[in-house]
Amino acid sequence: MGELRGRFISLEGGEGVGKSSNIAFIVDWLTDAGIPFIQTREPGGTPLAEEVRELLLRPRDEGMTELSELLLVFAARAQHLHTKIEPALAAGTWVLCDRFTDATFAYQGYGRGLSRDTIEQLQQMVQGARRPDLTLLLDAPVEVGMARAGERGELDRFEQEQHSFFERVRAGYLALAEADPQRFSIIDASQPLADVQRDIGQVLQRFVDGSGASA
Ligand SMILES: Nc1ncnc2c1ncn2[C@@H]1O[C@H](COP(=O)(O)OP(=O)(O)OP(=O)(O)O)[C@@H](O)[C@H]1O
Ligand SMILES: Cc1cn([C@H]2C[C@H](O)[C@@H](COP(=O)(O)O)O2)c(=O)[nH]c1=O
Repeated sequence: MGELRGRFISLEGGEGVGKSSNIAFIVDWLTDAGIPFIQTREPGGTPLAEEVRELLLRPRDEGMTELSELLLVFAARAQHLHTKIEPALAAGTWVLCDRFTDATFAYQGYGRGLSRDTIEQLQQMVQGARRPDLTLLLDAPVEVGMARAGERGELDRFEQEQHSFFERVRAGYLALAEADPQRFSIIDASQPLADVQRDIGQVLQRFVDGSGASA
């Protein structure tokens, strides 16, 4: 009999690269494959963590310090991980998460300039050894993502950042992926959506085949 352990898939990328569009595709793919899963997101995923998300994303006159931002991100993650993600994985349910801690290294680390060591200390405290089993990184030039995100209208606190911030975030994501090629798959998100989804489908099929789950 196969091992009862859910797999943890995260989806990452800069603003407007198409995470929402492709999450919908992955949801359909996992459903068609007959894999039991939950779909969730960070920051957020539980009522309390969604309140923290709102604090993080809402533009405000009072500046938020980098450390306050980092601690809020991990406060939301602690709640999300312990009340939703871990119980699902323990029950054999797969977890599909729109962003996880790679976003913290990319945004609060590369973007805001907080040290890797500081982030790793919180990562250890909140997550222990928990990491996604597969991370799909949607990568596109910053201009492409911002043009797509801009079409949505009002910008949140992160989307209001300077172009250089998003260049650092993108470079950070690519550095993280390069350092852990076993876990990351980089998807060229500047392609037409159908091609992006073809590539994601191929990665998922390889992952499922290697996981011993049927699909
Ligand atoms: N590969 C693509 N080619 C062209 N347009 C795309 C592509 N992917 C997404 N889009 C369009 O770009 C816009 C932003 O996409 P989407 O909302 O999926 O991005 P996102 O990264 O999930 O942003 P957020 O997480 O903030 O919602 C949407 O209008 C979507 O239809
Ligand atoms: C998990 C996480 C997220 N962020 C930022 C990145 C985005 O700007 C927003 C989330 O919005 P989206 O709908 O996913 O685009 O939050 C962050 O800075 N650090 C994190 O750890």
